[in-house]
Amino acid sequence: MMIIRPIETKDLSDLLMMAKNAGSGLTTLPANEELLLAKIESSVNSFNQKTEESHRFYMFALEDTTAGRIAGVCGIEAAVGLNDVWYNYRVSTTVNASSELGIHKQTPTLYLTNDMTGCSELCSLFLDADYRKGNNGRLLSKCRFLFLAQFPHLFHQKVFAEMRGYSNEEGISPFWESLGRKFFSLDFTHADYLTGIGNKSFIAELMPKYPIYLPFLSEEAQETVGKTHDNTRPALAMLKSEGFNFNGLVDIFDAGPLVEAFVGNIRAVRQSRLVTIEVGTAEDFDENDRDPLIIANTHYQDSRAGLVSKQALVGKRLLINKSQADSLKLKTGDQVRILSLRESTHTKTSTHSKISN
Ligand SMILES: NC(=[NH2+])NCCC[C@H](N)C(=O)O
Repeated sequence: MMIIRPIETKDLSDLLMMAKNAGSGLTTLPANEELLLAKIESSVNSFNQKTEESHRFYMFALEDTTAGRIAGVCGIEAAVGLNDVWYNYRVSTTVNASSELGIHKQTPTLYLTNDMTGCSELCSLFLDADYRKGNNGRLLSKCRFLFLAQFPHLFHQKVFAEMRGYSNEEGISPFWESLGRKFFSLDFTHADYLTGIGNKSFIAELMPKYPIYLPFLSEEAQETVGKTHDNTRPALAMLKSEGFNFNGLVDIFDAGPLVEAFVGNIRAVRQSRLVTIEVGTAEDFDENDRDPLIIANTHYQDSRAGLVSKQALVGKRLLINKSQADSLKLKTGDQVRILSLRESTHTKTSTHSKISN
């Protein structure tokens, strides 16, 4: 059975293996044992309520209970930029106009901002290649919305996700080559890794201080502003279908887009609802069922989520069997939050405000 639960210290070796397989570009999951352990501990302390609410970091693991290993992780940072500084570029417009000469010039301009300070971040999503099938990806990504829906007071009203930016087949980010490299004299992967291990003071020290007129960058770099990496497209499509939108902010290193939503507007949050558990004789979940319900218990420390068949829902009662109840830490009479894994109201929005000179 595939279940979602808070990550534990015993998951370190599985997590390290996954981080190594992920390669570069996943800033929040660097393949560094000490750092991954620190992340796990930070999450464990958060779920144990040993950390102040705004400093909490929640990491959920997707566990294959049959294989006895974790197959993926995802995280929520309660608030970014409160211990250190959170950076983005805002894609703004500079206008120069001369009525005398009849010239009106709009120049896209990047401004360094800390605008997301205090907001909650969806981060660290990674699913092992062997498990990229069936319902796993959606379960892993969407379980976070049920947690947000259950505990909105622990998060900022605005949540966001930074999408990995464009890089070509050789792994080169044209935006980094045209801008970052000139100031940092580092490869993108190295700079990205340094951010991931929490060493961000070099950004303040080396980042260019003045706004950047976009036409001063290479054409290739200009084209990648607000563009995601090919591998990140499915994740972006999912977030858009949940109501996330591009807000004009991009990553300072690779210009990947940032998408945001108000918690109360997220489809999964709005459509999730509470029903009551009844433990009895029910069939185990069929992994081939493509249209299941995600169910999450309403516990904080013992948070669990998994999938059940839609047939399990009878009015306001959800019928599950003993083994499902045990793995989801549920008993008859408990409330659970449910959500259809697949229904979605597609909002057609672009990640890309048009950038032209
Ligand atoms: N791709 C990157 N590592 N970008 C660096 C900045 C990342 C993030 N916005 C922060 O301020 O920590």
